[in-house]
Amino acid sequence: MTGLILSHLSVHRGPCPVVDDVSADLRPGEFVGLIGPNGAGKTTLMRAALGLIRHKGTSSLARLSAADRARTAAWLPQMREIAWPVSVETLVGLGRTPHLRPGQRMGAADRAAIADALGRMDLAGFEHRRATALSGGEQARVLIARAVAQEAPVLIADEPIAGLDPAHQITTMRLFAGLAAEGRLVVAALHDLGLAARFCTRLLVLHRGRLEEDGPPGEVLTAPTLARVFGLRAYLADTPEGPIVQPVEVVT
Ligand SMILES: Nc1ncnc2c1ncn2[C@@H]1O[C@H](COP(=O)(O)OP(=O)(O)OP(=O)(O)O)[C@@H](O)[C@H]1O
Repeated sequence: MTGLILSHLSVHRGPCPVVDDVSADLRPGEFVGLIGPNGAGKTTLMRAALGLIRHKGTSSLARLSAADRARTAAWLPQMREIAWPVSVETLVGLGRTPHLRPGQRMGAADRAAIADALGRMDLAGFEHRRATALSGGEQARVLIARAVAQEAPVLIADEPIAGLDPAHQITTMRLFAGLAAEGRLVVAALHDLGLAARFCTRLLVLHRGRLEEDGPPGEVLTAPTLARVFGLRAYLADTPEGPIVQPVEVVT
């Protein structure tokens, strides 16, 4: 299985680095939550890691050819609006494109991957609906299903649970944790610290472009870090169902 090795990765916007010398060795089997306040550099870091924007330093994914990268990594960008009036099944089927030669028709394995992804995202029965005629949260689930159908060893998702109702947030986080447990690497930018704490195996805290913390949620989400990086006071507890992190108040 494939991981992701970032070495001294930096991205400059004008004179300022918005990603500043980030190094990390992300392994298959990990569900990595990328957390940090608005503007911390999460999206920029993921796009650089995928080789979609100019950067300094190296990313093991960015060095692959476009075709190899498409088979290795599924990318779920932040923008969730679907512009094409195609069926849900057709749209999710686009996730299979990296596995098909030009002109090759989909086979049984492709159809099984599409059905599996639809089922996992609670979209059974939506197959023939027009994707543009779904609600915002339903469209978000369709795009997650497309990324899941790709069956890539690495899944990189930018705020995948934004706009989902609480039950679908939990099922999506559980799905990602399950994909990681199967041996894939899942990296997701997240703003919900409570869900990140419960489901991620490892958290990277980005602050002003720098990697400030890297470790298991219980070690990373401490009161001092929450105050310093997020400007938050939170209720923190260990429970039989996992850690609870509930932001309570803004601190200055
Ligand atoms: N195309 C651009 N040109 C100039 N600056 C940019 C550009 N894209 C992003 N930035 C800046 O880079 C910084 C990091 O942005 P980025 O989108 O990576 O943050 P983020 O952590 O993903 O934030 P959010 O949680 O709000 O999505 C921000 O200060 C942003 O204003």
